[in-house]
Amino acid sequence: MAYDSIFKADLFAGQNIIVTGGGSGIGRCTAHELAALGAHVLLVGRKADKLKTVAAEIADDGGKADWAVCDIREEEAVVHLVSELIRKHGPLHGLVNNAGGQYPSPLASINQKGFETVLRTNLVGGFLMAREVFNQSMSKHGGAIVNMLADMWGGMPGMGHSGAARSGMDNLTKTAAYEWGHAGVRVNAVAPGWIASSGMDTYEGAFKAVIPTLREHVPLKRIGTESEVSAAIVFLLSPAAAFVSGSTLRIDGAASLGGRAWPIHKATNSESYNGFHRAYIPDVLKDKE
Ligand SMILES: CCCCCCC/C=C/C(=O)SCCNC(=O)CCNC(=O)[C@H](O)C(C)(C)COP(=O)(O)OP(=O)(O)OC[C@H]1O[C@@H](n2cnc3c(N)ncnc32)[C@H](O)[C@@H]1OP(=O)(O)O
Ligand SMILES: NC(=O)C1=CN([C@@H]2O[C@H](COP(=O)(O)OP(=O)(O)OC[C@H]3O[C@@H](n4cnc5c(N)ncnc54)[C@H](OP(=O)(O)O)[C@@H]3O)[C@@H](O)[C@H]2O)C=CC1
Repeated sequence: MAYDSIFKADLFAGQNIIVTGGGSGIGRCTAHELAALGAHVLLVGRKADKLKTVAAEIADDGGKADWAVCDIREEEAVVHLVSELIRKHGPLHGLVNNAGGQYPSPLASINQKGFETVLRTNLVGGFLMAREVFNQSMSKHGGAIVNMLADMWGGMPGMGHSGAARSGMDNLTKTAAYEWGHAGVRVNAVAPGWIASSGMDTYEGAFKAVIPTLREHVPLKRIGTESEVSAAIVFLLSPAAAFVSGSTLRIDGAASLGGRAWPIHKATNSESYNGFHRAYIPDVLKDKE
């Protein structure tokens, strides 16, 4: 009997899939992948020009994409966005909760506004999007959600606000998978490590300085690509992952396994990495090095 693989060009045909942050980086790459596999991609972000450009790129490639502006941190805006997308395009089958970001800073220097901005961007916004997509559409016919985390489990100097938000999103992923499984809704997450992306290019200071040396600290000896993250997102949305829910998939070249080995890195590895580490730890610890 011939083997019938599920990986076909029309894998997502007939599906409406939202990609937040679809105007750049990993979101843009994921939108292209999904459209190439037959999805009707709905791009969401704050900047219309970026979204419009990606929708046009997808159309040029023969794919189907529409876009809508929304700040995912604003509850009313998210409720309205989701109801408008359903009114215009019909039921929602997938959500890639990718929008996010942060600014590197030692914890001691983060003020309340900055902390809340990063939490609202990476946790509250993702919650609002998932809740509305579930309540307004997926609760009736099932679907799949993929949340974007970041590989900061061991704690990460300079990323305290973001790490707190991503850990919250990790837990929310599991609870949503539990609560929404009865409706045929799967909820998973991806946790990328160091990925060369347009977002990474925006960083300054010690974080920027360390980027060229990062590969030394990844067991696979390189940083990842946007398409390597997109591939994992596509897998989690697809029928190949039909029995996968409540999982977080790390895409980091095994970098997170080095968490406990940072003192060894410090003793043996590059000056720039040590400089980065020192830039984000309190002075009191520097004295004890
Ligand atoms: C081994 C594995 C390791 C894993 C590593 C993972 C590494 C992760 C990499 C990435 O995620 S890269 C791609 C993500 N993209 C970005 O981060 C984009 C750049 N960041 C931003 O645009 C912002 O930080 C934001 C929070 C995502 C968006 O901010 P928004 O535009 O809404 O806020 P603002 O109005 O600019 O600021 C509000 C408030 O927030 C504080 N703040 C924001 N930026 C800074 C900053 N650069 N420095 C200090 N404080 C900042 C500040 O309190 C702002 O208030 P005001 O001062 O403006 O009143
Ligand atoms: N690159 C990396 O190494 C890693 C990245 N990540 C995460 O992956 C995701 C994608 O990052 P990447 O592609 O690298 O970076 P980008 O900065 O290119 O992408 C972030 C996207 O999020 C959108 N966005 C940010 N805030 C909001 C908001 N409040 N409402 C709606 N959209 C918003 C931005 O669109 P707009 O400007 O239109 O608002 C932008 O398109 C982020 O969550 C990032 O933190 C995680 C681990 C590692």
